[in-house]
Amino acid sequence: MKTAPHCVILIDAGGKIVESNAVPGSNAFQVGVVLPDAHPDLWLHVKQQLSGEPQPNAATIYSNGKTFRVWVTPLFRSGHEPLAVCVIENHTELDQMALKMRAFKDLSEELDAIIDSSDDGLWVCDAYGTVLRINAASERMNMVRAADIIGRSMEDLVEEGLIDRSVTIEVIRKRCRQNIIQRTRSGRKLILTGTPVFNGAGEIIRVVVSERDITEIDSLSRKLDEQMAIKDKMHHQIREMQLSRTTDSPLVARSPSMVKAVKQALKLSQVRTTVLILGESGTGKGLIANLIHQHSDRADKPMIEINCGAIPENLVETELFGYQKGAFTGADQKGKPGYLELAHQGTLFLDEIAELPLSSQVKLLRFLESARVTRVGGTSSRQLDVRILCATHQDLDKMMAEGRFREDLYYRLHVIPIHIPPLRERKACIPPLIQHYFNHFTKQLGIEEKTRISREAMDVLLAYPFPGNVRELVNLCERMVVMADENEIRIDDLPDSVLDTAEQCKADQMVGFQKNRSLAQMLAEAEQRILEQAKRRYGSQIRMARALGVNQSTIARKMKKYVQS
Ligand SMILES: Nc1ncnc2c1ncn2[C@@H]1O[C@H](COP(=O)(O)OP(=O)(O)OP(=O)(O)O)[C@@H](O)[C@H]1O
Repeated sequence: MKTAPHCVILIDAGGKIVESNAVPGSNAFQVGVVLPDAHPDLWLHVKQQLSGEPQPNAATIYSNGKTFRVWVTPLFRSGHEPLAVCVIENHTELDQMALKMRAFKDLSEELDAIIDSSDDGLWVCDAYGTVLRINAASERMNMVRAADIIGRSMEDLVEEGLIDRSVTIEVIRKRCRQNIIQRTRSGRKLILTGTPVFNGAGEIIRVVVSERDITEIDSLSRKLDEQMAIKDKMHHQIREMQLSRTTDSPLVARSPSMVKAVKQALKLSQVRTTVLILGESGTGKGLIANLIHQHSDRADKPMIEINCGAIPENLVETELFGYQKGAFTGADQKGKPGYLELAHQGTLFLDEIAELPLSSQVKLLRFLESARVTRVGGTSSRQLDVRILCATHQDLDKMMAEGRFREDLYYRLHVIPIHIPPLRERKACIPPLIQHYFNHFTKQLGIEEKTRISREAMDVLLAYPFPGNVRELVNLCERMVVMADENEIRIDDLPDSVLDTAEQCKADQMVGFQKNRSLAQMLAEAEQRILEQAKRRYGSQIRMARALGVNQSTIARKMKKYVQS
């Protein structure tokens, strides 16, 4: 009877404790303590029991910040004052525990409500990958019922094909936080983060997995990518149109070498092979590339043209192959598709291919061999359907020998080359080209009468070597149409630089040893040519004589001789 927390006391009718097993020295429930003074609540309960009225004999009493459970049994003896036997149990700790339990239960209910109201999915697994709980969002995303999943191992769920892979298994294996992309059976795309929970001994006790459905975000981001790509393409096309307002005109080919190149291009337009177009600057390589694309079965898809030399070296790779988000500091947050991706199903024309840095040459070769592209900073590759056309005015053989162009790429590109001859080697193309561009510019400038060219002016242009090739001819035609006073272009309408070079070329051809001709004949021809040129340049015989360092009568005599002859 002497052990706490149970205390048994005997109380007389006056409320005094007459017997007690309370621990001696403690200030509660000791013999002699008068209940009405020390414990009024307890006395009230005891008094009710002693009054003989039917009352529940158990009660809870609070005293000095403690909680007691009290059972009172009255003892009625005839001839004696009644006594009460009182059993008191200290419930303070139990009470606190109950309070804690309630708080814990409230917290747990609150947590359940939060977890279940979350739009993000949540899985909790044990250290062996057994599912302990999943929330309502996860049930929806994975189209499962918690009851069918709880207690199952993640390995089984992967095996059954419910999910394609498990982040829980990864977390248990690698013992750290993991992120993965997962595809559900219904085709949804989820992003999962698995976090391990460790005990004090460093052992994994739980894996908590949060999952978010990114199917919509993914498709929106793809749509955004596509929109951006369309925008880029349009920018590109507008720039192209501005740059080459003449490229919409038909391609002129008269000389056999050019006709051969065009026929070759038309033939190649029917197959998917990579084509390398070689030729000096301005010979029409871009036009040939366009011709191939326009006659191919992908003509309704875009042809994207990139001048490899115009892109800064450090940007070439990302421009061509694109980059993944966060690939480098300053990278676009969403990542960016490269030109190869933008040209998907169409044609990519890589002009000035020789300018491609060696590092990008390797990547291009890999693309040509696999048709797959991996964005810079990316880990997965994408299969593409892109036809590649390349062009250069550089001597690739020489560059390869100097180690500036990769041999493997050279042979990969050089399978079918098209050579476009310089304009000076296909003079037959010059008259139709001039006529074509005269028509083009008179129409463009709104000039009513057609522009023609005099025989002499045409002769000069036929002698001119056109170092800038057709591009130079196009510019010259525009200039002539704009500047000419009459509708016929005469020698005087030609720029001095063209006249001088053409004359020089003619002279070079003329002056020189010619088989079966006498020295006198050759000198006479040279003299006649010089006089003709001087006449064109100076007009009057006096000015010609001054320029040639002879007197005017010599000029007059010689002019007469050559006119008569
Ligand atoms: N055969 C042709 N018929 C009509 N126009 C032509 C022809 N060849 C070239 N041109 C015109 O000449 C200009 C230059 O052509 P293009 O840009 O295709 O040359 P390129 O060889 O690609 O030059 P670059 O090496 O500098 O890129 C364009 O305006 C083009 O329309």
